[in-house]
Parts: sequence; C-alpha cells; structure tokens
Amino acid sequence: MASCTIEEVYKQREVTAQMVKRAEKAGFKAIVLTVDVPKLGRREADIKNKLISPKLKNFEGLFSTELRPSEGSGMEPSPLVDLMLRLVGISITKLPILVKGILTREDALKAVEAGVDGIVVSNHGARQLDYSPATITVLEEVVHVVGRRIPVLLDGGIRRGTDVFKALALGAKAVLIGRAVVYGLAAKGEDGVKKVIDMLKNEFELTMALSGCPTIYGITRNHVRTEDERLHSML
Ligand SMILES: Cc1cc2nc3c(=O)[nH]c(=O)nc-3n(C[C@H](O)[C@H](O)[C@H](O)COP(=O)(O)O)c2cc1C
Repeated sequence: MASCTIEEVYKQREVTAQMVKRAEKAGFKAIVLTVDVPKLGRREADIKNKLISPKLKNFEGLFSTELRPSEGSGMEPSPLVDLMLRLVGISITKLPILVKGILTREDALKAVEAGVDGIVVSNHGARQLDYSPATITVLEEVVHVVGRRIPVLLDGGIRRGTDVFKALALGAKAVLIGRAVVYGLAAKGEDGVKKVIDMLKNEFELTMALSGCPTIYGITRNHVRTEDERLHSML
C-alpha cells in the first residue's frame, strides 16, 4: 500500500462504508466483494472498440470513474485481495458478505478465515486474465476445501440449463449469470431478460427430469463426469 497515502486509504474505506449503508437502506440482502480486479485486465476488444462506459452514477461525487477512450477501459486499480478482505472488514455491515473472484483452494481458505459468508468462484467472465481456468473446472477444488462451512456459488459460462445442473452437481449452492441476461437485455429490454431466465429455468427443469432428479436435492456428484475422470477411465 506504499503507493497510497494513509488519507487515500481512509477515504476509500469511507466511500465503501457509504456505499454499503446505501445498499442496506435500499433493502439489498448481501454485499458482494469483487476481489479479482486489483488492476483492470488488458481488454483488447474494449481498446479496439474505444469503449466508453456510461457515467457510473453510484459513484458520482465520491471519486472519478471517467474512462479514457484512447486507452479503452481503465478504472482506478483497487487494493489487493488480502488487503480488501482485511480493510473492508466484516465490521461495517450486518449484511452477509460474499467474496467474488476465487479460483483456488488457497484463496478460498483465506476467505473462510477472514469470516466471509459465501464464496463466488469466478474468473470475471474470463475478462481479466488470459489462461485463467474455466470456473466449472476449479469449482470442485474450492467446494472440497470449504466443505459445509459456507456456501460456494459458481459464476461464469452459464449459458444453458445444463450448465446450471453441472454446477449444482459439482457442489455449487447457486449460480450467477452475467452475459446471458445482458444479451437478453440488449435484444429486448426487461422482457428479454425475463425470457432468458425463463429459458434457463425450463432447460434446467428438463435436465433434472431427464437425469432422474425430481428435486434439486436429488442432483448429486454422480450425475456428471469431469474431464479428469474421462482421462482416468482411458488409462
Ligand atoms: C460488461 C460487463 C461488465 C461487468 N462489470 C463487472 C463489475 O463491475 N464488477 C464485477 O464484479 N463483475 C463485473 N463483470 C463480471 C460479471 O459480474 C461476471 O463475473 C461475468 O460476466 C460472469 O461470466 P458470464 O458473463 O459468462 O456469465 C462484468 C461483466 C461484463 C460482461
């Protein structure tokens, strides 16, 4: 943190506290702390398309979120994972805090030890770092180390009901959906979002029925085979 003054760190904490209070007041049920953007990844498509983000209204008056079109996306870098967990702390809110952006058992353990209420296995939609693993391939590693202590959720790559089914079979308690709903929004606004959610729900229910699962509690690890198991069976 030598690159920031004490006052800057304090101000960031104040801004975070204000945002959290607003979320509480507005009735949000949890806070999701994204820990995989200590620095924005090099998003070449954004640079090529000279992406300009709309003004981020939630931050107005708090700090600058201006993006420079010549450089593509380039928001202020956030503090590192450890620091974020310690500084933001669990003390500023009674809402459950979930940490989003975990891909390894080591970071999952750190998050559990920091006292968070849930983990979101995420690689930021593969938008941060080339060669980061697909989240579905590391989900089980995280689920194993976390055990029953806190829920593990899966984020990234959910495009079909079968993807939801696979995630639950590998131990996720729920999934997060990013671009699928954004595509619906772009195509048909609110109705488009509803349509995407309906499609996913119908596909998921069909997958359950065809896999012999009358309820979600019937979805087990035995319902899916991973790439590792396929290789083992060939030996
Ligand atoms: C246009 C766009 C903006 C995003 N902005 C944020 C963000 O501000 N904070 C964050 O934690 N994740 C952000 N994400 C990542 C998503 O929350 C999510 O991790 C990712 O989209 C999941 O992958 P999926 O799109 O395959 O479902 C963004 C994703 C997209 C596509």
